Amino acid sequence: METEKLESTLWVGNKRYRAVLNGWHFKWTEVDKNNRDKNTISVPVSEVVGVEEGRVEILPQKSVEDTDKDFTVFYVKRCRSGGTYGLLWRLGRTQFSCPSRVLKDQWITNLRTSVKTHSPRRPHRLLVFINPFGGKKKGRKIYHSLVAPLFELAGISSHVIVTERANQARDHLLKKDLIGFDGVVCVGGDGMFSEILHGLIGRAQQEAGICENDPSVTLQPSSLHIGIIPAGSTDCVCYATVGVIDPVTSALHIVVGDSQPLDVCAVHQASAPLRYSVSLLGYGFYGDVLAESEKHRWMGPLRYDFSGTMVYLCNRSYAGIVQYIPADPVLSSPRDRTRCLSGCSVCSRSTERLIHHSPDSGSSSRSHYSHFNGDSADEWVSVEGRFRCVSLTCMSCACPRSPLGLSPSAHLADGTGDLILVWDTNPLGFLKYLYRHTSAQDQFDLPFVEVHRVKAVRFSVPSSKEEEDYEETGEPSSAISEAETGYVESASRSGSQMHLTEKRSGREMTDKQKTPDSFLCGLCCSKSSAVSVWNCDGEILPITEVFCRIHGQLLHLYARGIEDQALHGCSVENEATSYIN
Ligand SMILES: Nc1ncnc2c1ncn2[C@@H]1O[C@H](COP(=O)(O)OP(=O)(O)OP(=O)(O)O)[C@@H](O)[C@H]1O
Repeated sequence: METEKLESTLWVGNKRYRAVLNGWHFKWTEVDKNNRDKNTISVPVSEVVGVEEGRVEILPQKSVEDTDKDFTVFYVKRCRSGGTYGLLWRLGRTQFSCPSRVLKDQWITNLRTSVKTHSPRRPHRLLVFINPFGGKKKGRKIYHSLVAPLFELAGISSHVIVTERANQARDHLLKKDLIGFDGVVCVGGDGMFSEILHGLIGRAQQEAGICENDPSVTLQPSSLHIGIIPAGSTDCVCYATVGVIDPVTSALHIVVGDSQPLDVCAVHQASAPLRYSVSLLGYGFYGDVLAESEKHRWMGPLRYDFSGTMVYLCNRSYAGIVQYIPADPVLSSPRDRTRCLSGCSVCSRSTERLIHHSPDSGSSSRSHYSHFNGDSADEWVSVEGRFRCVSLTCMSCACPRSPLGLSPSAHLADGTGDLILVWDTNPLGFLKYLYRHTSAQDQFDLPFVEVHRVKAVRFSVPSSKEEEDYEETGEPSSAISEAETGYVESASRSGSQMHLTEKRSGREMTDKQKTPDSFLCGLCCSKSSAVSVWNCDGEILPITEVFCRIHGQLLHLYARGIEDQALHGCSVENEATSYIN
């Protein structure tokens, strides 16, 4: 399809403009002004949402004034969003008048052709799931008043399902005919997104004849994109991939067919079904907070603050053995102070590497197979001790409360996760760690915290014999670390030793503070458990032993990562209109 260039005089109101369409960009410059640069508006055609005949208005309500010589162009306009990291997208609208009807038709045809040519990945048909009970229960209203008009303008047809029960969306995606759909839209929070993620990944494995429960196989990516319209009480995945929690911004990313690959962590458990995680998999503090918050659902979103405080006061730590396969440190590091932003070079380079190691390449499948079955034992590192929390994140986990997130330099699509080990420490130290998530201070620059970029993780609980040995000697039992796991290397041993030394001093401190700790614990928990649970993207996994493997770029979202405000500084306006109540 050939894109025709076009240039002519057009009018916007009573001002005269020189308009130019050069394939990739549509620009219009006010003719009678001296400073042309300042009076030029330039829109990439890939960000043109629609071109309509006449004088048209879409939001907040549709109106059309049918005139012979006018046409309206809708496009993406960026605005600053007070307090958040990313940029808001709004629907820009300009109504042009032409000297003749023929010229108007030519502009409409050429603009539409350019959009098709330069923005070929736009969806045409979408399957939309709305959770009517997510967040403030505004999912339906958000979709029908803010999102549907944009889809209609862009010529996208959608099949809408308002869910009537939990897991309906997942079951639909696993069993029903999905032919003809380009993507799935999730109107809800992180829990609803997780349902859709499980449905789509499960479906892709079914169709490829892959047994997803086998940790050694490389999973097949889903061919359907996911769009997230935030309408939950926690919308962390949306925030970490778009930079703002805003339905109009997310809808516009869907309309222009943005594509953001996403790593997924497969969490294998011995006696329970496989789970997938894209944001936080956390044991200890984050598991306890989720378990506690479930008891207080009636409080709404406030339950997380309340439960966080209660669990903090309980001052618990848990024994564990953590084993991990480090990622290549040459490619990136969780402490390199970079941010994964739109167009991230680390993720782009990873695309080639991950595609090269695709499931169809027999040799790479076998090499993965040997890693995960322990044949290639030398790559595993093992540490053991008591932890406040053990967290594995596949993204920064940024949210409005913690704008840089749990692991600020984590990447969305580099095939790795960040393993954060917070060793047992005194209550004040742990508070400092938690507080640093809300500020720009480095939360890893603390003696009891370490972070590793990894490809896979195993977590297990030492047997009671090992725990007893540990209590007596302050050292891990060599019987466990070598004979039972078979993976321990000298490098890991030194890491483990280092922390055990620190841990001993930490424990002495805890013992000295026994009275106030027990007092606090007595206030908020009747009995303290020897093990915690896992928090898997906001779902409780009531088990302790897990094997986790990161699958690079297993999913694609209609998003483009967080846009760098500095790059778009000159074209950004302050938010003028808010459509969201
Ligand atoms: N119609 C429904 N009735 C009850 N539960 C539903 C329904 N549809 C979806 N769900 C479930 O509700 C859970 C929470 O949904 P969602 O994430 O949209 O909202 P939320 O307010 O952010 O909740 P949370 O903070 O608990 O994740 C999801 O796990 C989803 O499976």
